[in-house]
Amino acid sequence: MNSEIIQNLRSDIDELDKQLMALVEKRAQLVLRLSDEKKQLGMTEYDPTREQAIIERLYQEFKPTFSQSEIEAIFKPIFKASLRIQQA
Ligand SMILES: C=C(O[C@@H]1C=C(C(=O)O)C=C[C@H]1O)C(=O)O
Repeated sequence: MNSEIIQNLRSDIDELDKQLMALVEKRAQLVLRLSDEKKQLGMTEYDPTREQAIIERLYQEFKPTFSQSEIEAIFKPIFKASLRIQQA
């Protein structure tokens, strides 16, 4: 039945969303560890060159599916949240 398919697909999407957030959280923990190392070396937390390189690399890998501006729209808030956590 169609509504059952919709329910199952939504359930799969909900599970993937949860996994995505768990990965974003795991990423933030790595950024936090990196931030500690950077502080010890006297490096600044914000590194726009590195952020741009990440977006460019992901764009090269996923460009059949996502535009560069879509990848930016996904990742810039992740970078911003990472910096907030670093500065907390
Ligand atoms: C993690 C770093 O620090 C900051 C956070 C980044 C991120 O979330 O990927 C990237 C660059 C920096 O603004 C880094 O320098 O690699």
